[in-house]
Amino acid sequence: MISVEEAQERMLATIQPLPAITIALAEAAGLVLAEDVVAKEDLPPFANSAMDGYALRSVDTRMEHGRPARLRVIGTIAAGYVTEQAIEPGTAMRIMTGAPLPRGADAVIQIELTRSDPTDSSWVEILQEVAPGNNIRAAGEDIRRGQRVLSQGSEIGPWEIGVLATVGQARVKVIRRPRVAIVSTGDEIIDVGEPLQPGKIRNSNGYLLEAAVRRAGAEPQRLGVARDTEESLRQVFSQAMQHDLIITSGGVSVGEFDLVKRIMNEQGVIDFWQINMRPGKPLAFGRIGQVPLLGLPGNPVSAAVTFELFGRPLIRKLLGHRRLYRPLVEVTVEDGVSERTPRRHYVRAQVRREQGRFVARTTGHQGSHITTSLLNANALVIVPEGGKILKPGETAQAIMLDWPEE
Ligand SMILES: Nc1nc2c(c(=O)[nH]1)N[C@H]1C(S)=C(S)[C@@H](COP(=O)(O)OP(=O)(O)OC[C@H]3O[C@@H](n4cnc5c(N)ncnc54)[C@H](O)[C@@H]3O)O[C@H]1N2
Ligand code: MOO
Repeated sequence: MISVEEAQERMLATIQPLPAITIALAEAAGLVLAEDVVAKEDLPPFANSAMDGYALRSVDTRMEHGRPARLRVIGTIAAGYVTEQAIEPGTAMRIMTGAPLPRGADAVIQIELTRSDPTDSSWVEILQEVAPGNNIRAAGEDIRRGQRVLSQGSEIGPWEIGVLATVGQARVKVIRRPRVAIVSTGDEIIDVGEPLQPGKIRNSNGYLLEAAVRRAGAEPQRLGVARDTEESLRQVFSQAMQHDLIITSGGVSVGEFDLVKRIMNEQGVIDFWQINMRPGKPLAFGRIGQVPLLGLPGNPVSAAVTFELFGRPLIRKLLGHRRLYRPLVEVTVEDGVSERTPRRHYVRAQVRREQGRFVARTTGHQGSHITTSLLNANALVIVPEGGKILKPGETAQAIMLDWPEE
């Protein structure tokens, strides 16, 4: 049995990011940029007003003997329009936020610092002196033409989308989403809509993994359930090989009908099998043909936990992300962990912040068939290998499952 870290490293060493494609900007959220983006224009593209007010010459705002300057108003500039008129000494123009500054003006005074007559718009009094540049947003103040605004490898979130739109990047080059085949195995597995029959159990893993794969940023395709025969598995795998990654659940332990490994050996390779962890010991990783295959154990909790520790980082590497793992924090275990296992134990828990520290409460029975132990769990508390138990009040490391990767 190898350690979780060794297994993760060996797995990721075989994985390269997928090729880049060019897609519409609106589709790019959540993906990784595959090129540097360089601005072709200044932003703002032109000097403009930061306020609704009057464009004027700052020298014209000087007061004489404490009396406000009075300027002739020669027009109005709305945002979106350019005026041919220029500001001459003793004149001003009404200007709106975002409107281009007229020639001759070197400042804007906001409307609140002026006085005018509602019935006569031909003049305005300036109640405060202003300096050159007042309320003017200079061209290129945000972005300079030729400047690299985003680098290859950046994760594209809403804010990056905004900057890409600003610089006119209607299409962007990104690492494409992996297509992931999800295969459930086992004669006992029936679909979710079917009534239970003797000896059967509903396919929870297929649906759980589909949702988890989508949340990791990939495109899942649930290929249904392979029967516990080599023919059935071969048939499903021939379809699965059209994908970038195959994730199976079940059939990787030591039982007579645990055939996934047999087919991996026949049609590809097994890189490793069996990890020093609980749940999830029988995890297998390798390839069918050239397609990586992650063989998760069948027990639902084992499948869920091993997906988080292996499937998600694998998908993130295919997507070109550099940050692959969820963060660890130190937690105080409120209720303790009494089950002993020589393997490293990942205990489902709910972690909350209390008086500046993190406190973990386990989500109940930790058997790998107890699907409800996943509900409300936002963390996996790590109990080190070697049969250690955690007493209430002891500290441990926890993986935060809903914090962004680092
Ligand atoms: N002699 C041994 N037996 C077992 C060992 C072992 O080391 N020696 N390991 C146990 C551990 S740990 C696990 S985990 C399981 C994993 O076995 P498999 O990956 O081969 O999974 P299956 O045997 O096919 O199924 C296990 C369990 O999970 C249920 N299952 C399977 N698929 C689904 C699904 N899609 N949805 C819901 N539930 C599913 C299945 O009915 C079984 O109850 O092996 C132990 N045995
Ligand atoms: O590894 Mo199994 O997943 O302990 O139940």
